Amino acid sequence: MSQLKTISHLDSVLPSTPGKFKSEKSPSYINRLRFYTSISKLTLCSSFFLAFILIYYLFSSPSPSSSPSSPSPRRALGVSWGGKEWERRITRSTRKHSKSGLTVLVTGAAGFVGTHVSMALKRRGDGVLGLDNFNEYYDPGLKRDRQKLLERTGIFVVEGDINDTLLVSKLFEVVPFTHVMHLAAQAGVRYAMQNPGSYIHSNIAGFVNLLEVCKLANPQPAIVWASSSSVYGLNSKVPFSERDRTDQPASLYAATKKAGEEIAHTYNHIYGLSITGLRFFTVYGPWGRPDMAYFFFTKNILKRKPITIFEAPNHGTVARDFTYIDDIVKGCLAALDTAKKSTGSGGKKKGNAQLRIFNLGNTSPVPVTQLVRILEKLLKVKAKKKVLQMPRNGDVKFTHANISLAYRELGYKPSTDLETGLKKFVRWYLNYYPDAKKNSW
Ligand SMILES: O=C(O)[C@H]1O[C@H](OP(=O)(O)OP(=O)(O)OC[C@H]2O[C@@H](n3ccc(=O)[nH]c3=O)[C@H](O)[C@@H]2O)[C@H](O)[C@@H](O)[C@@H]1O
Repeated sequence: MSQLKTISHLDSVLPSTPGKFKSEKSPSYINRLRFYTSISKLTLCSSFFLAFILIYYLFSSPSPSSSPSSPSPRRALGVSWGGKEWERRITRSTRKHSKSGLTVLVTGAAGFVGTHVSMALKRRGDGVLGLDNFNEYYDPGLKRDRQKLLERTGIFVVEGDINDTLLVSKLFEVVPFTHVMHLAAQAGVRYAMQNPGSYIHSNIAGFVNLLEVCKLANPQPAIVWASSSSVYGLNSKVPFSERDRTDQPASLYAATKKAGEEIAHTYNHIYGLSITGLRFFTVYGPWGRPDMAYFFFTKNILKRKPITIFEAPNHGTVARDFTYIDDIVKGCLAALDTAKKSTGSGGKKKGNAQLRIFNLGNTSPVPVTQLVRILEKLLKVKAKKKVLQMPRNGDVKFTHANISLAYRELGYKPSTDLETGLKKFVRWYLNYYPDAKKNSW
């Protein structure tokens, strides 16, 4: 029926094309007729093909109207989830081992910070469920190894995307999470110029989707999420305090994190969600991210490959307030522990809710040249250095956190200096990549 419609539709449309087919009895009429007959055949085939794709899509992905409580596994965004065993694993993973424990959904659990935070929560007796889409921004093998680590600790990591409304709603249907530690994001400052869409997808659309599900949950969870020091952008007042301006982002990444902070305000204001944003300052350590400078400098120094060190105009120093992962984990846990309950339920606000933002930095910026000197010492290899003026691709010259607010409210007190932290990172790196060791000594 629909094919017939398509053909008749095509017939009625084609002859009306302006400037053509005025005289149907012209000598080329027969050729045109053959031409249109073959177009009709082509259209018929295309219609079959489209109908096939549509049927396949309808039967292979969950439809928004179907019940999310179906016990059979579903497929969405190329990943299957659901079913009794899947739900059992979720329940087991979120079982608390202390009465006062939290029940936390950790998004981005197979990421660097996500893995460390999930383990710390589980170790102290909280119920933890991970969610991660295992994307290929950097080596997914590393993410899978982190997942194994989590599984050994009793944490199940659900494979899926924060943009998948049905999946995230389903998780809340299975478990009444008291807290969400939202760490899933498209990270990296410079990559935003290559793939801007992925920042919008994860940091904006994904965040909104998660908040939409949280707002409807009953009870609503309290949310702690990762913002970034990059929101300070071109701000030149140091150290950066939470009250300083953040309206001059230098990268799309920073702009999406800043947008996240504004979006958090909206959901807090309208729906009574308790939301705490944490501005992380260049977090480093074991199981870190291979796209970060300390990580790929280590790799390249060991391989005797050149590394590029950026400098500011007029040979100015580029520096970062590098913050060790264990300090960040303490800050995250303290933020979860001090988060007040959301006030709304089922999408309705019942009163004002907590809205906070904290710097989590180290308060001692170190020049990138010094980072390289420490790595050379630890790796016992001289780096092949190329010094280049910092390209205009989103980088800022320096970051420096004022952490007095986090100290006051969270008891946050970083205690690892860069050399101590890098020593732990290098030990892990050489252990994780044993072949790198062969080149080094
Ligand atoms: O704190 C933050 O908000 C951000 O920290 C890092 O961003 P960034 O500080 O730029 O970290 P790296 O990419 O590891 O760069 C560290 C330093 O090395 C420098 N660098 C980087 C790359 C390079 O080839 N050479 C070089 O000198 C950069 O200019 C920067 O000063 C993370 O990548 C972001 O995801 C995070 O949000």
